[in-house]
Amino acid sequence: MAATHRERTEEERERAKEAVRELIRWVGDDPEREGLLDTPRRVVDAYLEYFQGYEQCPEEYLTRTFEQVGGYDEIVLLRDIPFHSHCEHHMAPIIGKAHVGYLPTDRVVGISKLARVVQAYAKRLQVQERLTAEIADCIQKVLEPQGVAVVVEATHACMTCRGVETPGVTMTTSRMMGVFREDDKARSEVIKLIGF
Ligand SMILES: Nc1nc2c(ncn2[C@@H]2O[C@H](COP(=O)(O)OP(=O)(O)OP(=O)(O)O)[C@@H](O)[C@H]2O)c(=O)[nH]1
Ligand SMILES: [Zn+2]
Repeated sequence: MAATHRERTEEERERAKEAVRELIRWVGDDPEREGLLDTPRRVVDAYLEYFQGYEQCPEEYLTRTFEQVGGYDEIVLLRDIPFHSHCEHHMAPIIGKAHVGYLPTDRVVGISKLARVVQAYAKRLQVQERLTAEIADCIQKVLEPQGVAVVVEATHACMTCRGVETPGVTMTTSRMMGVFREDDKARSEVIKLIGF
């Protein structure tokens, strides 16, 4: 699937801005107040940034690989990849870190590309479980390594700033594939490297 850039028409942009004005009224403020006049424009542009993952194709990031890695055949792990996403239930921020590891078969990928895959899936409406699974599935499908391990730790603003209001709660999710799922020793090793 190729990355797609969807042009928005002026009419679509105006409708999105009107929706922001409506939300401002909804919370009890006045969209015609001077300080809020430019807010709809800023919000619709900010949304395009928060959700730019819809225009990105994570699989494409992994197509360029390197085979000459001196026979390296151990785990490659990228720890503490910061990301921010939005929960699909409340459109509230999810802020966290992802740890992505894989055991190469015969080729490796540039490490920045693993972080790009995380960002491309994060910048969509998500639940943390699906975000975790999508990152792992994408790496497994394109790189076909011996195994993939993805652990995501995040806080959900919909829990910390509203609703049950429990700041400090972190959610951890993981997806283990291939050897990391089947082999206890390989799984222990990657979990140890991640620092759990
Ligand atoms: N499993 C999972 N749940 C999430 C995630 N993000 C938000 N949620 C939860 O989704 C649920 C939505 O529940 P609902 O009962 O439909 O919504 P709500 O009435 O706003 O729920 P409260 O947050 O409890 O006030 C809440 O329990 C959220 O905490 C996520 O990434 N994964
Ligand atoms: Zn939520």
